[in-house]
Amino acid sequence: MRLHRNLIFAVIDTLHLIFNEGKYADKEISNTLKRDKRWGSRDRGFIAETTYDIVRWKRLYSEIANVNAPYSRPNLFRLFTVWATLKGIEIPDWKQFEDTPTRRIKGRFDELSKITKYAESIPDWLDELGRKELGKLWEDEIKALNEQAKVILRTNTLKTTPKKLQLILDEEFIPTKMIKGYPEALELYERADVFKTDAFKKGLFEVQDGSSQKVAHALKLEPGMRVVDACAGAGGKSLHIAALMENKGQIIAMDIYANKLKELKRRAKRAGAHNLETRVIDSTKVIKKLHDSADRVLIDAPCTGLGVLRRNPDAKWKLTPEFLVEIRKKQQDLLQDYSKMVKPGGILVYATCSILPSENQMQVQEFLNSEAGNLFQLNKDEKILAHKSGFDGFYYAVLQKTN
Ligand SMILES: C[S@@+](CC[C@H](N)C(=O)[O-])C[C@H]1O[C@@H](n2cnc3c(N)ncnc32)[C@H](O)[C@@H]1O
Repeated sequence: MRLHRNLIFAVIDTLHLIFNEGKYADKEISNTLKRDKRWGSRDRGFIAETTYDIVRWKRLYSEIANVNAPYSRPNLFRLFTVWATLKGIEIPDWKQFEDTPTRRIKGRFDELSKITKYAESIPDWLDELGRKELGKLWEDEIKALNEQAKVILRTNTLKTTPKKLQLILDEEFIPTKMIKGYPEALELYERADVFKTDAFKKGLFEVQDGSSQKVAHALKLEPGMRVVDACAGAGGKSLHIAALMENKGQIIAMDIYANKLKELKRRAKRAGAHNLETRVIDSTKVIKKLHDSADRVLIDAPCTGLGVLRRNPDAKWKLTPEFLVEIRKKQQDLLQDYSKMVKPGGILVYATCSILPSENQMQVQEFLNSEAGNLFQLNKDEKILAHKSGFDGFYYAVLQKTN
């Protein structure tokens, strides 16, 4: 592989914003990619994947390169040099790369690879927490969470079938395969910019990981039901719910952020989902009005996102132990308050994209032991680990309210 100056500069500039200015990797990478219209798909792939790689391996590379935050430009070049050396890429003879100690880099890599917090490039506190919560499973799990995520599509069955979509994508030179046990899913054989396809513009699919596709099914939906998606965000799950309900019935998609719901509306239009309305939760009244009224309530709770590190590797550096304490409290509050919208006999699904029992089954247990939770029984839950499923780490519990 030959390294091109303007692509490396783009990576370095983006890393500066992520590491030194606290910007989000996905946003900054997407901004950088807009910078030069002449970049082809390989150039864009290089910028995105190299930046993500260096974010993912920040601690390991920093240790090897002996650099610390805040990262000066020469230090960002050092991180890049470590990345290129470990990938076996020939380093150009530019002044930024003078005196690259190739042998030392490889030697340090071998030494540090024996220690999990460096090998898997995670903060000390996260390594300790993972061990405490997941025990022996932690090492395999964090390893899997450091791999690059597969690209999984969810067929929009309001408009097409997985088989038809597969043929349409074949024509756009995007070969895919079906996945057993995930009825609407197609997996790409190779990464591709699927958002540019005609099929995407026509609303024939959404990009949605396999684990996340299990949640709407867990709700056991039927056309005609009233369903509340209480933490709907930009609507990944709401759109799946709409498809499973065949556009019949009522979906109330709620969130505390109006801008997310606006994006949801835009996506719903593209998907041809007509039975969706949005409500911003700007006071407790919004929830109270719906008490005892919904056949199904989904709480896709805000969480640490530790199950989706493959997609958001910068979460490793943004998360803090204090945030974990806050988010656990919020999750329990949401269970307490939003479960009241379920009508007698109805179903509540609580889901997170975390792998931590303290955000998952322990929250559900605490809820079931509380006064509000007394009205519910646990029908089933699933703890999905990335190293076992091959998809994101995820959790969902299906709770039924007594009649
Ligand atoms: C895991 S995300 C939801 C993802 C979304 N369901 C999807 O499938 O694309 C959690 C969402 O909860 C929202 N949220 C945070 N606090 C909330 C609250 N008190 N009530 C409702 N939603 C909340 C966040 O804005 C965020 O959109």
